[in-house]
Amino acid sequence: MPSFVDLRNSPSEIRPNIKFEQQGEHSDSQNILARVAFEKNGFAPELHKGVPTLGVPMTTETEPGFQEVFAASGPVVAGREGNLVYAVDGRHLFCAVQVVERDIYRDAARIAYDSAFELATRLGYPNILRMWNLVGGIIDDNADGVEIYRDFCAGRSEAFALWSGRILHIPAATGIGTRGNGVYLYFISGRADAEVHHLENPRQTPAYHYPESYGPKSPSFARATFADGILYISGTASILGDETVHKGDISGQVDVTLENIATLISTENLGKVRPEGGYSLQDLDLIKVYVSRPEDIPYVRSRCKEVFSPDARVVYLNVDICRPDLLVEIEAIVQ
Ligand SMILES: C=C(O[C@@H]1C=C(C(=O)O)C=C[C@H]1O)C(=O)O
Repeated sequence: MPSFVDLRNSPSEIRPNIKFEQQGEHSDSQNILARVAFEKNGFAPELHKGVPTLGVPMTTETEPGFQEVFAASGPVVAGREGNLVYAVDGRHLFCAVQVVERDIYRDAARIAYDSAFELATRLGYPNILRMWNLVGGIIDDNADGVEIYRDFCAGRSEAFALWSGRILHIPAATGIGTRGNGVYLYFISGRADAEVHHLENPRQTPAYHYPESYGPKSPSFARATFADGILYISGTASILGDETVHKGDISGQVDVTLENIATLISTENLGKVRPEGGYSLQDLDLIKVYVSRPEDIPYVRSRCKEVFSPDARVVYLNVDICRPDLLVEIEAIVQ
């Protein structure tokens, strides 16, 4: 199952699930389901010593690279089918695919998801838990003058529609810019009988109900997924209802983003599916903070230091966010 460990901060702690590792550190590959290297240049998904590995162009010289490591909970079988690289461990599937740079993404995004969903259902892991969509040039226009994020969302939405009923639900996700080109997407999914709950946020319109003014097909994601005791919090930004609030104001956007997460994980909301109740911001871990203007990073970092636990593993990435008016976005896991 996924977890993150940042060996920069806690060298002795390697829990199961997802971890953050410093670039160059390598866990015993026997226990690894997959690795995502956050680095300057990126590389296509491949099997590296039998482990699905991809490089995503997300860091700069000023932020050190790190790896997101998905630990396995059983013996791993890994493989490659066409453009897909994947691994299963009896409980989870990890799958990654790259869509290389092109004029228009809609068809290629649909095909990439379609083939990934076909694999997931065939292997018996149709319960998608968490997806990451890293979209180069996310707020630039494609060859038709359509914003690349909207272009991508249209293809993704078509794939979910095609697989409706077989891919069980729309999960937590992140859709974010990169410092490179093309789209990298990866996800983890569970067995059909896994206990999985997808959550919405009472302060926000469900993304799949966003009005058409945000694009021809609305984004396909839930605000959080709670599965096997792990809470996956989607990329969350300064959006109330469907509208960006505090345009141009980093301090206001950080406040609303944190309030949105606090409400999402509160006992009132998460407690509907988690008998023990909710969480607070102090419980968040494996936090990725996306900041679109580099000059805002010191401020955002200082705010995050105040609100998150000193033990939380946090990384900061200077990339574009899916709307030009969003300055900050935060995702996290509680496990
Ligand atoms: C910030 C938002 O959306 C972003 C885009 C997502 C996607 O398209 O998968 C998921 C979460 C966020 O990364 C939002 O609409 O609130």
